[in-house]
Amino acid sequence: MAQRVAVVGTGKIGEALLSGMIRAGKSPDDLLVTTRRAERAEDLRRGYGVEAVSNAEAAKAADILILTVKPQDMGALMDELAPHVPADRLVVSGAAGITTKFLEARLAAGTPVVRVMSNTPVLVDEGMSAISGGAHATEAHLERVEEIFGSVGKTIRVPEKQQDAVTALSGSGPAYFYFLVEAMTDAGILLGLPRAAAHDLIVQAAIGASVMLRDSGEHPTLLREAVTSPAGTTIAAIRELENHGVRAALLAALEAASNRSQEIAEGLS
Ligand SMILES: NC(=O)C1=CN([C@@H]2O[C@H](COP(=O)(O)OP(=O)(O)OC[C@H]3O[C@@H](n4cnc5c(N)ncnc54)[C@H](OP(=O)(O)O)[C@@H]3O)[C@@H](O)[C@H]2O)C=CC1
Ligand SMILES: O=C(O)[C@@H]1CCC=N1
Repeated sequence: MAQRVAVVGTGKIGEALLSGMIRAGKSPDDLLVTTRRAERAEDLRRGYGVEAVSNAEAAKAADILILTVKPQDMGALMDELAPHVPADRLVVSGAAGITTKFLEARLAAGTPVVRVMSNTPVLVDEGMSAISGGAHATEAHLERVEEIFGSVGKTIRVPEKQQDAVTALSGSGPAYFYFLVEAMTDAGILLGLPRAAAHDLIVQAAIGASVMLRDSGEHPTLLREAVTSPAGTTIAAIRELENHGVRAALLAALEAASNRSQEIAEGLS
């Protein structure tokens, strides 16, 4: 019999996962969602043909519970949910900074827990999801989680101690690229291009560069060198990037993101 999956706290990431599982062939009859607001539940019912239930009902009815609330809401959610979760359920958390220990401490002894850090490109089936098993998660549990998150992109297994770094890199990563695109679009405006043209030019450059990074098998340094002509335009720009410490800024930025992920965990434990 097909396993029933409940998405608990169906916001942006939860809805992306829900739509991915349906696109991958899972029947809406085998999916449940929970929400905080009735109108959100109604939207999901109408949009995907799934049943919206209470957190307690989801805990009882689903084989796999995927928790996609914000880290700050996880304590309250667990107070409500945990008493209803039988110990044979698989509990999956997609929240930044929430450790498997935090969840295990609130669930019945022996409950399998898996932690996942995903990212918003799950919306276009290009997500990157890093998976770590808790104390009671078996190979079969990890494979089930890989199957679900594999329906919306790539997956990788990492030791849980690396999850703060993963969060800083691929979890938040899309935001850094959007930030760069915003800044480079402004640079196009500064150089006299219309905004729409500047946007289209840099977005297509980003897509082309991303596909080459993924498909060429070349190291990023070689790809960059292929663009950088002697005494040309690119090296003039790169000198300014180095003068302004962009490489150092990225190292500091990702360290700050990783530290913040750790702080969230410490603040909630
Ligand atoms: N956004 C991102 O890029 C990424 C996010 N994450 C993680 O994913 C998680 C979700 O993020 P995101 O989707 O952006 O957040 P959202 O706020 O979009 O989604 C969370 C949803 O949970 C609902 N909710 C909160 N408490 C409860 C409850 N007790 N019962 C039922 N529903 C509840 C919220 O309801 P309401 O609408 O009423 O607030 C909201 O719809 C976070 O933990 C985040 O760390 C991970 C990787 C990337
Ligand atoms: O900003 C955040 O906290 C979440 C986690 C990773 C991406 N967004």
